[in-house]
Amino acid sequence: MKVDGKPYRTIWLNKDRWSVEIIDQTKFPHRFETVTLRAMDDAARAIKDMLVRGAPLIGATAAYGMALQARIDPSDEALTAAYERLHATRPTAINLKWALDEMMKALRNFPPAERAKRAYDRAAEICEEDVAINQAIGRNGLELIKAIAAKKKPGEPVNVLTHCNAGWLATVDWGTATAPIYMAHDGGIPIHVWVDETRPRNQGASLTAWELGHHGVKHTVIPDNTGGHLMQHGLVDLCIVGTDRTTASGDVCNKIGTYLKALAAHDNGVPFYVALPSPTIDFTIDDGLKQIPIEQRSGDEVTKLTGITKDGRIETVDVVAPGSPVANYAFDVTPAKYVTGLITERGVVKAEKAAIARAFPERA
Ligand SMILES: CSC[C@@H](O)[C@@H](O)C(=O)COP(=O)(O)O
Repeated sequence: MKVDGKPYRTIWLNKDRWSVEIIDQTKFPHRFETVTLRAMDDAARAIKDMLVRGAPLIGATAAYGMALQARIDPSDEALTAAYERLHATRPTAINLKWALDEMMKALRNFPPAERAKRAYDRAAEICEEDVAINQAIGRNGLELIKAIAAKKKPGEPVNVLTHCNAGWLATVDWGTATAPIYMAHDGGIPIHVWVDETRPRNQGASLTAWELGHHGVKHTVIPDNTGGHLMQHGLVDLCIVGTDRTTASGDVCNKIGTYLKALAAHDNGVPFYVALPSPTIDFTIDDGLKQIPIEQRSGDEVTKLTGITKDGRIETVDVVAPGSPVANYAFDVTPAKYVTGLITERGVVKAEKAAIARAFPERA
């Protein structure tokens, strides 16, 4: 997508054809800075410290992490250690394991001397595939938005609610939840997005709002607890969120708070869609509540807030009563029964085992 008129992706190979550039997402929304990854460990730290985040981008960064390792030491031992190190960075998004497995599959049967080139080629393919998948998700989700727009008065916007950031910053490009939104906007359909701020890290307020604003999409940032009220008053036509891991039976794990939005949507008859690329489906599990590991993060994310002062200084302040214990669960699980449909690269699929298996027979 474009930033101030210049096309960007979230991750790319530098002119030297080996070092990898990423956008440092911890600096948003106040600064646009990029960081160079020169070794596997740089990639692991970028994922762990959330310079990159969002399930597909975590996978793409891990893929390049393996390529950086293969360039320095392509031995079986070094690649296995790199796999373990990268895999341990974040537990919930399954795209991480998917991308690492893809890299191992691509490298395993080749002599060490050929592995670096193959690794860079496969990492680049994973990025290209992600872009193509998100465009397909966009086209499929666009049909849902068009159907709602067709019932509106001329000029009346379709109101979409989204949670966290499943936008282009969470993927290589386009985003999952945002791809249909960008396509609707670009196609002249009036659209307005309610952006959940998404405490504690504020991915909605700092990332989704930033990217929608730069693309000219009308949006309003709302405190996380507002969605239910808006739905009760007919101000949300549909919800579209992303996911970090979806089970073979359609349970959806996404940023903490997604479940509450799904409950509110269910109670108010608002369609609740989840946009996802197939690498986010974990075909090895069926029960999202019991089987998906939920990342627990530092309490500092809850007790502190970072922002910019009037004179341009970035400052962090405490917002919780000193000494109070805090809990910081990063994700929750929305059971399949609350999901209206999964917007995938192969169409809108029912959130149930047989339908998912029919759509992706080669993986089920
Ligand atoms: C297309 S991104 C889907 C999800 O990864 C996204 O909704 C999300 O929850 C991101 O969480 P984050 O903790 O910022 O990595």
